[in-house]
Amino acid sequence: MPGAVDPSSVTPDEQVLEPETDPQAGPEEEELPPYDAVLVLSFGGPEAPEEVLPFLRRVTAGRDIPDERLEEVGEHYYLFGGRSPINEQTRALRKALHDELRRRGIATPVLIGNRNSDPFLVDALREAHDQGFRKVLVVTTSAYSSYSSCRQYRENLAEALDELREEGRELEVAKVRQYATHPSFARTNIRLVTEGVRQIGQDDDAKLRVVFVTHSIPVAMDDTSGPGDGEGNLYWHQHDELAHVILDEVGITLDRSIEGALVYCSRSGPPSQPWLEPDVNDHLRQLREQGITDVVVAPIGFVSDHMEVKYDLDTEAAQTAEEIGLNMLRVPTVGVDPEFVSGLVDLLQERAAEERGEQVVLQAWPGEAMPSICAPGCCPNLRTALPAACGRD
Ligand SMILES: CC1=C(CCC(=O)O)c2cc3nc(cc4[nH]c(cc5[nH]c(cc1n2)c(C)c5CCC(=O)O)c(CCC(=O)O)c4C)C(CCC(=O)O)=C3C
Ligand SMILES: [Fe+2]
Repeated sequence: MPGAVDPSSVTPDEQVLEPETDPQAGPEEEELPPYDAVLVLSFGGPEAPEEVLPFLRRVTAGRDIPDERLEEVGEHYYLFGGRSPINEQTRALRKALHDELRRRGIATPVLIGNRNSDPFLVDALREAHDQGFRKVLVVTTSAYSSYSSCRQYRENLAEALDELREEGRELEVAKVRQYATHPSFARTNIRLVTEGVRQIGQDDDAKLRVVFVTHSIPVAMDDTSGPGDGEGNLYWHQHDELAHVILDEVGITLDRSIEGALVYCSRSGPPSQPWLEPDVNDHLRQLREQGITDVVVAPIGFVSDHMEVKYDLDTEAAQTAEEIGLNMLRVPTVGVDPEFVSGLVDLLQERAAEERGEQVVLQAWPGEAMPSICAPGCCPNLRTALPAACGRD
């Protein structure tokens, strides 16, 4: 498969900044001015059983997630030997971005910083500063707009920059816009879902459904997602629009008329707090009762096959499907798909051009391009007002 990266070939050591003296680079070698490094900012995850609880405590620090829920989530990780696939996938993405930048003659280094596991964001930025970098361009492993999927990453950036400033290390960071509405994200998902529908081999449209899945969030968080002057519900809206475009395009390509729905996984929080519904398992049961026999499950809410996908879909939802006699095929996430990776590098170049004051046309489909610099108060933290980087507030 062209462009596919074997994650096992990417060692953690690659986090160490390579001196960018590529013997193959020609005299036309370029950089990404004004940025001197790119940083992939990821959620992070445990890689050994003893890392599971510290990871979960870090993720839930200051939130009222009961110990019961932590133990339950811990079990999901122990089922996989205490190891989430996420860091391996982040390393594969780092390598893919690095390679695509090199292919375009750009020698800018690509680093990893995680929110909840080693290499931690603050340490990655400190190392970047110590290597002489002062302007870092960030791309997160999260495509959509909401507090959990955007502002929380920006808060973590602001906190890390503050900590470094106190150490006398001044750094500037910028972030590429949320890319749920970037055409490469849509096109990659369209191709993957089309392939899934082809593969499942159910020719009767009435017996087949596409089930689009994303991470549930509290209804209150969705209600306030998006720029403060907007109508809210941008998290839901971005998914809904993408799901519709995917169904339309699959229909056109395969000359069929297939229906689908947007559903959710990984709900947490107290039962009294409303979260986005329906849950994927409830939805599968409902479909079976309606006479559906085959489902193509498309995790459009996630960019790699991490724990939410491996446990909530490949383990739990797959078990539900089996119990009720529903044939289920799970579509891959965009991962290191060359079309997706190429789109991310377009976004890096777009952000740099924008910063240089060049005229840039922000490609968007479906829907509108999110701004590179977030609006004041967008996607608010519902509990406390913390400083956030890369925004106007
Ligand atoms: C929107 C969204 C994304 C998608 C965007 C993005 O990718 O950022 C996402 C991704 C992820 N969420 C992850 C893990 C967890 N999320 C939790 C908790 C929560 N997520 C929330 C939302 C999201 N989460 C929310 C509103 C909560 C509750 C409140 C809170 O605590 O903020 C908890 C605590 C325990 C629990 O209650 O489940 C854990 C362990 C991992 C790592 C997976 C791995 O290890 O492979 C990943 C990629
Ligand atoms: Fe989460």
